[in-house]
Amino acid sequence: MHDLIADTLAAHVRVIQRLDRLTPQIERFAERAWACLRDGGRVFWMGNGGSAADSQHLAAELVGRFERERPGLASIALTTDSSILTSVSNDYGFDSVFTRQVEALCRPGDLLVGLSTSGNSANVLRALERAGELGVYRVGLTGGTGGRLGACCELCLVVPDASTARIQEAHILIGHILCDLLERRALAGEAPAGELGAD
Ligand SMILES: O=C(CO)[C@@H](O)[C@H](O)[C@H](O)[C@H](O)COP(=O)(O)O
Ligand SMILES: [Zn+2]
Repeated sequence: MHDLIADTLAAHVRVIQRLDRLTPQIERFAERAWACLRDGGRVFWMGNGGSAADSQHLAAELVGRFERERPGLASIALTTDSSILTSVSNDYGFDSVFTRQVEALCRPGDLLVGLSTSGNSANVLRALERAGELGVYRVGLTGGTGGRLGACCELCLVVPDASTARIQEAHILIGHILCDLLERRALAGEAPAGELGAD
C-alpha cells in the first residue's frame, strides 16, 4: 500500500510539472475570460462526474471569492440544477442536458468552458457546437489525446497524461490559476461591466 501511495503521488507531481508547457494557453484563457467579464459577459462551466464538481467549484470561486475580497464575477455552472438536469435528460435525452441550457442562457460575448478528461462526452461536445453557433467563446479542458474536444473549441488545454484522475487534478489547478489571475485583474481597477454603476 505504501508503494501504491508513493506511485500515485509521484505520478501527480510529474503531471503538474509538465503543466508549464500550457502557460501560454492558461494566459490566453485568463485574457479571454477577463475580457468577457469586463464587458458584461458570463463564464459558464460544464462537465460530467468529477468535472461537474470542478465546474461548480470554479463558478463558486468566481461568484464568491478565491483568496481576496473583490466584487463577485459572473459565472454559472450548468451542472447544478437537479430539476433542469432531470427534466431535460428525461424529455430530450442526456446528450442535450447542457445544450438546452446553452440555448436558454448563453449570449454572444459569453464564455463556455467544457471539461472532459476523454474529450469525447457527447453532452459536452454537442453543447460546445451549439455555443459556437451562438457566438460564445469556447474553452476546452481535456487530457491525453484530447479526443474530439479540440475541434469544438477556440482554445483547448490538453493535460499531457492519460489518467482521468491525474487530468482532473491538473484541471482544478488550472482553474485555480485562472481564478487567481481574474481576481488580480478585478482588483487592479478595471471593473467588470456589472460593477461600473448606473451611468
Ligand atoms: O471523477 C471521475 C473519475 O475520477 C468520474 O466521475 C468521471 O468524471 C466520470 O466517469 C465522467 O463521466 C468522465 O467523463 P469525461 O471526463 O470523459 O468527459
Ligand atoms: Zn474523480
